[in-house]
This record gives sequence, C-alpha cells and structure tokens, in this order.
Amino acid sequence: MGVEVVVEGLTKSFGSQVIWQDVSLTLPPGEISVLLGPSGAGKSVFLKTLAGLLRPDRGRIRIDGRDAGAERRRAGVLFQDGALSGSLTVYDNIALPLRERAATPESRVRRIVMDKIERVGLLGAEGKRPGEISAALRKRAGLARALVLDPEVVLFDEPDSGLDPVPTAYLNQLIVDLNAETGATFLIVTHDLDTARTVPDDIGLMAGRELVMFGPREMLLSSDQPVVSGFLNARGPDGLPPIPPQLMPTGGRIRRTQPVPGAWLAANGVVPPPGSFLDEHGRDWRAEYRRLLAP
Ligand SMILES: Nc1ncnc2c1ncn2[C@@H]1O[C@H](COP(=O)(O)OP(=O)(O)OP(=O)(O)O)[C@@H](O)[C@H]1O
Repeated sequence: MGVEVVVEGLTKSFGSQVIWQDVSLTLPPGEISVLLGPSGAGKSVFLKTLAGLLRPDRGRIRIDGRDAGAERRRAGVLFQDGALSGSLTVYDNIALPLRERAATPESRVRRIVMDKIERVGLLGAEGKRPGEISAALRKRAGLARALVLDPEVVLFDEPDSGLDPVPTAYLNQLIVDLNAETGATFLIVTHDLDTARTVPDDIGLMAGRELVMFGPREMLLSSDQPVVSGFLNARGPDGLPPIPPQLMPTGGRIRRTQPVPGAWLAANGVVPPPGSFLDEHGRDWRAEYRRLLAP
C-alpha cells in the first residue's frame, strides 16, 4: 500500500544558485501527484531530493511518518533516460536491484523480473539490450526496474520525455493501471499538460524558485492565480488535440472510476493495447466514451 510523503520547508541550492526554497507539500498515500513547471524550474532536482539522491539545504522529508533517510529504499525511481546499462540485457537491468540485495535466489529473481516484464508489456524484449529497443520500451524497462522491489513510493522523472504523444498516452495508461494495482504513492515530474490533465489526483506547479500551488487537479487546472494560468495558457496544442471538455474530470477523485486516458486514446483514433479496455470496476471505457459522445 502507498504511504504518505510529507515535505516540510525544503530548500535546495547549488553554490549560490537557489533552485527552490521553503517547499512544503503532502503526497497523499496511494494517489498520483504531478509536479508541473517550466524547464529549469527545479522539478528534477526536487524528485532527486525526494529519492535521497540529493541532500536539501534545509527542511525535512518524512515517508510514512519517518525520516526519509531511513526510508529511502521504499522509493523506486524511473529516471528520465531510463538509466539503463547498455551492456546488460533488459532482463539483467531489471534484475539489478534484486541482485544487489543479498541472497535473492536466482529462481526468485526470475519469477519477480518476468512478472514485472509482463506487467509493463515487455515480454519478448527481455533478452535484448537497451540500444536494440525503442525509446518507449526503454521507458517501460526503466519502469519495471523501478517496481522490482515493490516500492511504496514511485517517482517518475519526465516519463514522457523523448516520446511522441501516442506512446506517451500508452505509458500514461500503464502508469494509471499500475497505481491502481499496487496502491503505491506516485509522483510524476513533467511539463506535459496532457499528462497533467488526464493522469493525476493532485497537481503542483513549481516556478520562480518556489512551489506556487499544490492541490487537487481541478483546483490547479481551473485556477486564475496569475502564475498558474500564465503557465497553463502559454502552452498551445502540441501533438494530439486537447481532451474534449466532456471527458474532463468534474471533481473529486476521478481517476480510478473514470478511465479518461483510454477515452482520450479513442477520441484520437488510437486503439489501445489488449487488456487496457477495462477500468478497475470491469467497465469497458469504450462504451463509456460512446455514451459520453452520444448526441
Ligand atoms: N547537480 C547539479 N549541480 C548544479 N546545478 C544543477 C544540478 N542539477 C541541476 N542543476 C540546476 O538546477 C536547475 C534546475 O534543474 P532541473 O533539471 O531540476 O529543472 P527541471 O525543472 O527538471 O527542468 P526540465 O523540465 O528542463 O528538465 C537548473 O538550473 C540546473 O542547471
């Protein structure tokens, strides 16, 4: 199950350059949060600080009520470039965190790794090296590795970077499904507004060295706070058309009962891969979509 991540008064600088200061937020357990912001705002630095890879100047991070230092192993990270070793196969890359743990028998490693490989849609690619598969599959391999120790917190650094809109939409659907399955707490750093509109429960915006806002998705997306609306409106349509207004969430915790990404794929004429038609209640989102569009 997911755990609560509480950040209090976090400040980070490199030398005399303050990246952000006095950042406080709570990632609700088991939910998906997105951190938006312009390039260079410090989103990746924030994620790496949460992951324990960078040390903050001030402030504290608590995971499930305990100091993050001791809880670091409970977080899995999908790095922007996947951070895969080019000389290892996909299988061995994913197995790495398990093998680093003392005394995991190979039969158990195999069972866990093949389960994750299947779960992220990589069956058949396990013997290949990262250079032999597409960027989208490398992301999936990085995701499988982030999940291999069954973390309670999963941090995604720009999962959409370097991907076209269609693979991004598939990956977003997978992220939503995995969140529902694992119940882990997810934080996604991105500047992709389509991801922000469709995937999370909560959104934060980082800009001008601070966290401008953090809260329920609809609150941020409809905010008239000048920095927020300025950021949202500065982005024109890039790639696929915007999500039709009737598919936009109407409030509350939408994601698990309202399969928006699937409907969005259908709206754009994309046939999702097998197995992704049903939401967690077993409803076929395509029927839902047709109903929504019915005259
Ligand atoms: N290890 C580091 N040492 C010094 N400066 C760094 C380091 N890592 C990041 N920075 C600086 O911190 C600032 C924020 O970088 P960061 O990568 O977090 O931005 P971002 O919001 O994730 O941007 P993007 O969306 O383009 O990835 C940048 O000015 C970057 O140069």
